[in-house]
Amino acid sequence: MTSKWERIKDNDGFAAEDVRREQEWRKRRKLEKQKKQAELLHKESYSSFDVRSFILNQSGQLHSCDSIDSYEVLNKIEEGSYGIVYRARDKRNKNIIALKKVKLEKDYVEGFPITSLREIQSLKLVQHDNIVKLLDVVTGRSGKDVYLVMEFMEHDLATLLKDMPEDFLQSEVKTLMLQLLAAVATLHHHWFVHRDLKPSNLLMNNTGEIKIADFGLARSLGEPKPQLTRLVVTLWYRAPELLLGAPSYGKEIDMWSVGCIFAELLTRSPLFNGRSELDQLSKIFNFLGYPTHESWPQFFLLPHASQVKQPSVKSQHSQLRSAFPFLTAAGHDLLSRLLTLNPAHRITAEEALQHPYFTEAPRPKDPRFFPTFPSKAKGEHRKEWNRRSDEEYTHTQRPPN
Ligand SMILES: Nc1ncnc2c1ncn2[C@@H]1O[C@H](COP(=O)(O)OP(=O)(O)OP(=O)(O)O)[C@@H](O)[C@H]1O
Repeated sequence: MTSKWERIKDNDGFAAEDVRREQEWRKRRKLEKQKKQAELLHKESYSSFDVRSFILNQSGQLHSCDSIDSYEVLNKIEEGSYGIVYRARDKRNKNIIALKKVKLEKDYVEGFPITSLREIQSLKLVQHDNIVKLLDVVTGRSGKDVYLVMEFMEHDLATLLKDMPEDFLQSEVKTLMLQLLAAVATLHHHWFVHRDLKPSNLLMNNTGEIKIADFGLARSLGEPKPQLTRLVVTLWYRAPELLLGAPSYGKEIDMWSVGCIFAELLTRSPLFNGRSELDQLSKIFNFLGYPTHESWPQFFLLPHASQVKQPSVKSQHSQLRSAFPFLTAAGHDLLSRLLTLNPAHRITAEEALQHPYFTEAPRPKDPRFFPTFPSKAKGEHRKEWNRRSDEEYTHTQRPPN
């Protein structure tokens, strides 16, 4: 006969063993699910079964997996490489949203692009005020087409920079940069690299908010380290280590792109507009100077280093100061830390957010006081717009009428 005390001990022991087994089983199941998802993300083409199971798995936290019939298309915004983007209205609540139709190679069964699966996965996993929100993933009437439903943004920065009659004010550039850096810091904190940061992938609304979009190339840098392809990032925003054929790379490539975007926000023209990889490299080295054994020892070991012509003696030094004469010393410092050739010395998003450039005058402008611009996405035409200078803004601190 076992005593009451011994029975309780037994029961406790039994319960604890049960809990431990259940926890182990759950852990194993989670790992298996993650492994399947990872395998799926490494495949280059997908069967309809893959896509359906992926979307169903991924849409767990999304609002539904509805059909396109819930939306009324208003106009086409843009046709990109991976999809057509429309402005549309949600018939149920009248909200304006953006619909991105995923471009399929031939037909659904032949393959669903990896970029779209990555976009769905990244947008679901990393959420931030300055990252465009994925609201839903829906299928077309035939069940073959797939659409990403996203919050609608009036502008993309590439169109805005092209159409604006005058440059952004320093205070506005600071606000935009702070938002961009905050989003990139969050991405990097979650071990994601965007890999295609450029003005056309930065969306802006009429209240001065910017959000990063187009996560088709985004990748997780989790363990085990995936084999990363070099053919990422639009040429003009591509970091030198990628252009030089570095076998591995990391978050630093996004920071180089942020540096190019910072320069473009200041001048409204791209900083390095190369026509080929070699041309891009020579533009970079002509402007920033050629790496030395001290500044970037690994440079000389990179596959394409020997193909790059060393610039003339005259351009051995950085031309950052002369190209941006209106920028303060702090502004130059931030720009040169972002555009540091050696990725190991490039500033991180977290560090950049703390840079003194953002606390010196003129202070970043409250996004609510940004001017409004005519929206290409809404089919509006370019028209005159007014806003206050940094001096006026500092004096009044009130929104323009
Ligand atoms: N949520 C949105 N709201 C408003 N416009 C958007 C939205 N998402 C995308 N766009 C518009 O569509 C364009 C293309 O979108 P996106 O970059 O996601 O597509 P893509 O096919 O991946 O393009 P790319 O050819 O640049 O890789 C953007 O530059 C922007 O003008």
